Amino acid sequence: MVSQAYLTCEIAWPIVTVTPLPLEPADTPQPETEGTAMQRVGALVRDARRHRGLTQAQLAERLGTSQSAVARIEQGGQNLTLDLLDRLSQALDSELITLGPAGPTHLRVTGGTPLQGSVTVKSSKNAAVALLCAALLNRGRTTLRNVARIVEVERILDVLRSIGVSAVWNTAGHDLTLVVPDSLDLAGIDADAARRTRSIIMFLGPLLHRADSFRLPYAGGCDLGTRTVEPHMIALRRFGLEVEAHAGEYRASVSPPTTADRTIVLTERGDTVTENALLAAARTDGTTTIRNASSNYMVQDLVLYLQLLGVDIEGLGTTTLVVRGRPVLDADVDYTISEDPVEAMSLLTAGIVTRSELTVCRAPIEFLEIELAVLTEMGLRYSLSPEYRAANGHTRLADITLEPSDLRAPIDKVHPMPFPGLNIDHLPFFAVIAAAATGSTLIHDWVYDNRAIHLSDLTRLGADVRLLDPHRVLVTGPTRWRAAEVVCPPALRPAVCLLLGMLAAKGTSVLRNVDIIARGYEHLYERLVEMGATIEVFRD
Ligand SMILES: CC(=O)N[C@H]1[C@@H](OP(=O)(O)OP(=O)(O)OC[C@H]2O[C@@H](n3ccc(=O)[nH]c3=O)[C@H](O)[C@@H]2O)O[C@H](CO)[C@@H](O)[C@@H]1O
Ligand SMILES: C=C(OP(=O)(O)O)C(=O)O
Repeated sequence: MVSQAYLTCEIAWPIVTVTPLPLEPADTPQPETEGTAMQRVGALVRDARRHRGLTQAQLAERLGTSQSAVARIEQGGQNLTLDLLDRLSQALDSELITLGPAGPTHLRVTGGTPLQGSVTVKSSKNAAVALLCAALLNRGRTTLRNVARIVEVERILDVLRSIGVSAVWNTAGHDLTLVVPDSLDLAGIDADAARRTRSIIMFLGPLLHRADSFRLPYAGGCDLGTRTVEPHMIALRRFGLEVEAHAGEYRASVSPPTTADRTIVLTERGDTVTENALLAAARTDGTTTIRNASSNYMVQDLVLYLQLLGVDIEGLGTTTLVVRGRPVLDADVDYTISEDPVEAMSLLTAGIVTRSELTVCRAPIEFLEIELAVLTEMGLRYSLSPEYRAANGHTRLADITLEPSDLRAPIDKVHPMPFPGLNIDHLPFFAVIAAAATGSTLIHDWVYDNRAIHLSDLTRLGADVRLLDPHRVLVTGPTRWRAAEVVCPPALRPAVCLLLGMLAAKGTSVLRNVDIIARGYEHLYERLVEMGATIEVFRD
């Protein structure tokens, strides 16, 4: 029987660690643990396939092979190459087999050398999670293209699958097809996956159309201090949703909205609260006007998707959205998620602090304009390609080529504002850039209670970062970066900032417990290595 401990199979190569599958109910057949190594791996493939509810023929289709080949694999009669194991893991949406021992991942970074060449920005985490939640509205088939393969996406997928949604990656692994069943198994929700992401809060908007009462685990996420969910509750009350928070879960009850039309003034111009209001409005009869709406990139992606579904929405890119809802949304739609501004900002920062000549391709320029204006004032030299559109036909993209530049501190403080201001998720990167600039930069994070604190870890790499209070840091440069061993803070962007500081520091640094980075970045280390960075991934 499979235990929650890791199983180790000795087969043709050094050590293969098999990730445990969730425990099966007592009456389901348990995997073989005896027999040859190939039979044991075959049994694991079979159990993972059954766990995903796939037939051998369906798995074969995902692998691009025959049903008899799958049968052979499961019986242990097929020699498995690493490539085939990788494809099996992708087809089964579970990292079935990984090389090397399990445990937290660390990086050994040898820095101090410029990067070179070009790198292409991937699609955004924040749009992906919103669109995955939005797919719950659709009776038809939703295909999301260019989805980033990141842990945050996998967490939402685990939750969706646990309530009965079918979510299948194509063989290349970046397009995802979702089909929502007529009835959802809300009692079977994967509470563990749900609690690890804040985005679960965006289930409220779609689910109020699906059940009169339901429960959701509390939303989690990075440790950035308290993040209120009250604006979500205030907005969704207008659609008849009442939520009581009790014993680690939200208990929701739904009654029909009392008016045909409604105007909702959001108390905060938050991204996910705007998305939740849109998700609720999309299938609510009548007209919903959302004022003080976020017009940020993930909201724009969501509006474009909902428009494809047939929802009439005015005001894309503005702070007033007018939604004429349709109680039934039933369309087979394909939507390509747009490029991630935060990834682009991370890659630009990598180039800036390593004084590199580097091109960041497919940067969503509209969501980087203030950032580039501030960087220009700081002395950054760069050139832009002519603009072009993302695959969604809307988002403006450009390739940004950096030149090695001597930076100076900006005269004014750097602070975020809702879009079209400087993105709060870009603020941590300004701390690393300010450390490379001459002079003192005041960085004011009024948004998060706890994120600026994590930036003081940059002092370990030689930066002069003074925490004036929990919201303000004073960074004085230029820094003589030095290599160091640092443990990742429990926050995604500050963790990446440490990695970027290490790329700037001569010598070999160690960044410990980097698993949090996989929550929002796909193949970040491999891509940096392709640009000339020296990064080795290791485990204890
Ligand atoms: C999945 C997703 O899309 N996550 C993004 C989203 O999270 P999300 O929409 O969840 O952001 P929050 O609701 O946590 O807002 C961030 C913080 O800002 C405060 N606040 C926000 C807006 C406002 O007008 N006034 C105000 O005070 C909130 O109280 C909170 O403390 O938006 C954040 C702010 O852009 C980004 O950092 C997150 O990456
Ligand atoms: C704060 C972030 O995201 P989330 O809302 O998923 O915690 C982020 O992307 O930096």
